[in-house]
Amino acid sequence: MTTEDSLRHKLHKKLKLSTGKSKNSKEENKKAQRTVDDDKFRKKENGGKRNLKSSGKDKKFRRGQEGSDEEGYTKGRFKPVNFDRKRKRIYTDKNMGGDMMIYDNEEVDNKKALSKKGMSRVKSNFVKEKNGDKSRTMWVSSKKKDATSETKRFSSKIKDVVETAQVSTRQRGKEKEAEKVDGGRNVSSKQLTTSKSVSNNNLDASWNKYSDVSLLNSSKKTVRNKKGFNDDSDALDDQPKKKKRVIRIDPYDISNKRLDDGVIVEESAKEKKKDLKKDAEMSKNAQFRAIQPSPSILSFVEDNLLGRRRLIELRRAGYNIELSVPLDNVPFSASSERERIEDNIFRNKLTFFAAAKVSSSFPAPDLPEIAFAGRSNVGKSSLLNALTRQWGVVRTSDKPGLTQTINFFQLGTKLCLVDLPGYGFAYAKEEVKDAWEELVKEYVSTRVGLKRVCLLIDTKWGMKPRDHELIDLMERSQTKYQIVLTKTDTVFPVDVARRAMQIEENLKANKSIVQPVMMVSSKSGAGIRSFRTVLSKIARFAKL
Ligand SMILES: Nc1nc2c(ncn2[C@@H]2O[C@H](COP(=O)(O)OP(=O)(O)OP(=O)(O)O)[C@@H](O)[C@H]2O)c(=O)[nH]1
Ligand SMILES: [Mg+2]
Repeated sequence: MTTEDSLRHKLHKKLKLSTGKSKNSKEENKKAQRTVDDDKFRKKENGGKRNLKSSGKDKKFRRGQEGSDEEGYTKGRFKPVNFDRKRKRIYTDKNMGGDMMIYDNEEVDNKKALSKKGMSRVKSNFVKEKNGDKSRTMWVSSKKKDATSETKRFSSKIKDVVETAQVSTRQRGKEKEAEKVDGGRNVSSKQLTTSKSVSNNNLDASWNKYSDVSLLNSSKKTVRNKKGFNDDSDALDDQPKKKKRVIRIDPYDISNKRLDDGVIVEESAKEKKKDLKKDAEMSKNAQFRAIQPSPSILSFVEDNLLGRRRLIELRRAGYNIELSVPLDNVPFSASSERERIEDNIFRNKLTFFAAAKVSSSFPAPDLPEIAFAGRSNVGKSSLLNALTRQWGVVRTSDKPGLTQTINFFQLGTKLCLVDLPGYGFAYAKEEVKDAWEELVKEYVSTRVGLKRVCLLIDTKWGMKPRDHELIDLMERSQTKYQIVLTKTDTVFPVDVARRAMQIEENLKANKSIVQPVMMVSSKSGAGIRSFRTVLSKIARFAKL
């Protein structure tokens, strides 16, 4: 016989006893019947099984009945269903597979309190309940004599919250919401297990309190989350969709351009210019490659081993490659012969005797002069050293702009060699460079005794506008000049011939130019002897 059946049996017994004893028996019967009906109704509502958990109304009902029922009970009348005379707790009965049972306090001394497992089962049952399965519910008595009013208030709040949550979940059928509420319960159950060590009286109160708080929090969170979610969705829906701004830029309209655009335009213009320059240069290179040097120039280049040559080639030709300027020697010559310079005039000692920054500083023109002009770093000073074989008399440097004055060197008593400052790029201030250029122009155009200007051109780069400027000046002043290609060892022999041919062709209409174009290398010594021969003729026949 179950507890429910025993209670029902007791009720029926009491009803029978009450008939005929009391004067107001009819009323009392009706009252008792109503209570039974209510109880039955509650049972029906909860799936025909005993409701272990009471709602707030049930509790009130019991409390309302308590006094009268107590009175009625003492008078031998009926006792309402689930009337707790003594505290009852929920414990698991191992023998019944861990199902929850209600025991009186006296009976539970040896019973084991709810374990973690049991609590998890409780939790799962609670979830089931929320999802519509009312087969298992739990009600834990909170009727403690020492229970505070605060606890009661919280517990009633819990029930309200749980009820509202249940209603909302049922109505909406959203499982997620239920889980969130369940999450709150889960926390409370955990807290319950942790507070096992606390005394029994405090246990219920604290559990109720924490559970209240947790449930309230969880419900608040749920509501908040719901609100937030809805708000977000609403906000998303309400937000007006941003229209993409389409900026149409007229490529030809410069007024609307931003600074960045301007920069891009400038850059693109620069790139275009560069491309054009490249094209022009490419076409220049193509033109240069198309030059067919004359057989005389080609034979001269080959005879003097001009251009970039392999050492093995020089060796085969009989030159001693261990010497610093090997091609300035007679092939297969002995060591004694190497010191010999063919032209007597260049056997003389080279001596520096004057330097001029201005035309007034020029020395008296006592000797025929041969000047060496050209762009900075073209190799003027080096050529002077190579011609005289007196290294170190004229200072040289790989840094453009070393020679900054007109330097006069006397070669014996017959000839004067003049080293001019270079023009074009140099590590010097623009004003200083302009001064050099003016001085050079004044010298080549006005100098008395100047028999020849050797205009040095870098074989690799050819003639530049400044070179043409000087040529025009010398043409106007009828100064004799001769083109000398320097650094021939840096390019292929055929390109040396091409450059010589190109310059000859370009300047063949000039009147003051002296042909042929000379080709030298101060490093390898190629063409130096030939150039020396040309210059010694000047000295020989020069008349002041
Ligand atoms: N490979 C090679 N380098 C040379 C030749 N002649 C000169 N050089 C180098 O070119 C650089 C410039 O030589 P310089 O004689 O000082 O030239 P510059 O024309 O007097 O220069 P500025 O005095 O500045 O006008 C030096 O590093 C030389 O070694 C040459 O025939 N072949
Ligand atoms: Mg120099």
